[in-house]
Amino acid sequence: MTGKIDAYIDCVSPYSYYAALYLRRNRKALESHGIEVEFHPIFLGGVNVGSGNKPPWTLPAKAAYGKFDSQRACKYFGVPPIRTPDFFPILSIMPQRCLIYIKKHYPREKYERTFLSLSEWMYHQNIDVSKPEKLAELLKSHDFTTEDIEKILAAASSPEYKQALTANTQKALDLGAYGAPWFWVRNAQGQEEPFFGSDRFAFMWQYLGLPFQDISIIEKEKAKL
Ligand SMILES: N[C@@H](CCC(=O)N[C@@H](CS)C(=O)NCC(=O)O)C(=O)O
Repeated sequence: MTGKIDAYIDCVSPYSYYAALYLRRNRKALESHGIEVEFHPIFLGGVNVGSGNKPPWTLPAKAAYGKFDSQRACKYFGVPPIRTPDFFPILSIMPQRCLIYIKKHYPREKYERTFLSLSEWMYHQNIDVSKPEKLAELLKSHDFTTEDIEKILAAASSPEYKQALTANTQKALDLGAYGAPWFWVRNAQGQEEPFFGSDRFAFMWQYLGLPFQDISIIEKEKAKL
């Protein structure tokens, strides 16, 4: 591989979810150009504290605009509209630590699908996956055995995985993160730059020197609208 996209994501962040969906959909094309994609679980709350940022919904104007942006993103990324869960704000520490364990011990596909489900259960099904029993239910739905689930949940409370999530979060901060999804991208020339958000892929493809047509407007006569 000649380039790499390191994606720093938290299941609490709907935009991380959209970005993960989009990168997975484009992975085959990216790999055909020698670009590898890797997802790293982080704790967005820690990124906010470490960078001095605040969640966008804490500023009334951003919260109001966010509703429009969120609906547009769902439409663009082809997912049902999300709704703010009843248990908002969501605590993602335990699920994120579980993901680090799963990433280390299971195939990539299982890890990434589990990440996507965490967001889907919270934002589409209103299920509080920070609760161990709900987390266990979600893991079961991904065919983790009872024994696996016990190990994953125990790991999430262990010093090793507490430290691992802190380290991933610190790494993102060191790479300039102030929100999620945060990306660190290396191009074929070995240059590296950060990108923020699920709406910056056109810039990322430009940086990587990839051919793309996603955001080109098609002339009316040629469009099948
Ligand atoms: N425009 C970005 C927004 C991403 C975003 O708002 N991420 C939230 C977490 S879900 C965040 O960390 N925001 C920090 C900020 O906007 O300063 C996108 O479309 O992806």
